[in-house]
Amino acid sequence: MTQATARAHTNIALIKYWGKQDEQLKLPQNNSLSLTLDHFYTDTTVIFDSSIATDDFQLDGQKLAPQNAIKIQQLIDHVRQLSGQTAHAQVISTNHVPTSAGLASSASGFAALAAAASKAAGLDLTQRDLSRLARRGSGSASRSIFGGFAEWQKGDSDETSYAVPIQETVDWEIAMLTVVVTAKEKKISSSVGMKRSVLTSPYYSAWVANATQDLTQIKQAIASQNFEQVGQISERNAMRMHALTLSSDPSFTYFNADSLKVMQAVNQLRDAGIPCYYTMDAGPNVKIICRPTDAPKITAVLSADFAPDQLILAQPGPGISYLD
Ligand SMILES: O=C(O)C[C@@](O)(CF)CCOP(=O)(O)OP(=O)(O)O
Repeated sequence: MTQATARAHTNIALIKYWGKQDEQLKLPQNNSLSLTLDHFYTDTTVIFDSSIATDDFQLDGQKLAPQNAIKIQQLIDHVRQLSGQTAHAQVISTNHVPTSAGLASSASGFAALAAAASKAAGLDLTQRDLSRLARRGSGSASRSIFGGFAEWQKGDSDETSYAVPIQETVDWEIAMLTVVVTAKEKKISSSVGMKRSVLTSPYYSAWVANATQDLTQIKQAIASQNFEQVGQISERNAMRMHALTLSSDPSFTYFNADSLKVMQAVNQLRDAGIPCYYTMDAGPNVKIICRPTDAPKITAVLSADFAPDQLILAQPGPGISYLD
């Protein structure tokens, strides 16, 4: 019996991944860039044990039904193929996200799984190969191997599509205040949503061209620690991603009334001289990019409409680590 435990933190994309060039290998259409956060993480233990009769997957204390574990099964099978390990696996994952958060991220989950499974199987993967393996679970998981700012280079094959660190130790003032407007599961998953956008939005090719420019600009802004530039580019890029959902056929959006309320509040705060910007992913929760020192003022304004446990401040977080 061999086992390993890994911890991976979730990441929020500032330049979004929204569309694949290859569904099966999860190769994206454009490079993306994210910030790994300290507050939300997943701990995963993988045990390869020849005495167990089948693979067994548990998430937050609940046994996962096979139909909900297809991607986990595929990743474990791939690790067995890579390592020659033949024993069945027990996977025990715990998402450390605020209970009501609805932020249980596939990014931290599949990054932790890739790290724990490969180590338990006796593989000693480079960070690049770990990122490639995590990408097979969920594209955004490829970025959670690294702390701070990371860029997922799209590549054009399994071997060339992986994340690289841009600035693993972020020693300048940037934070993310997540406004949890709901913890309900989203109806349209990011996988399904992005596929519809690629196939039906008339703006998709413009998205790829613009996101590529955004990425070049944001890397310069990060290098010069230009907070306002990072915020402006992130907000612009996120809204262009959500324009793809609205312009898909049939149209769909992840915004709800509370999302728009938060976005309005951010605009008012900015007009009042507080530099803050919003980004959103495949759900209605809003992430506000702000300076840590401004978070109390922003929280005070939002507390008129949201309870304290819906307002979660996170700072830049670390990359993958092993707990045993
Ligand atoms: O994180 C980002 O770049 C932007 C998003 O979060 C949505 F806004 C996409 C995440 O997609 P993911 O769940 O990784 O899709 P998969 O590869 O189909 O599993």
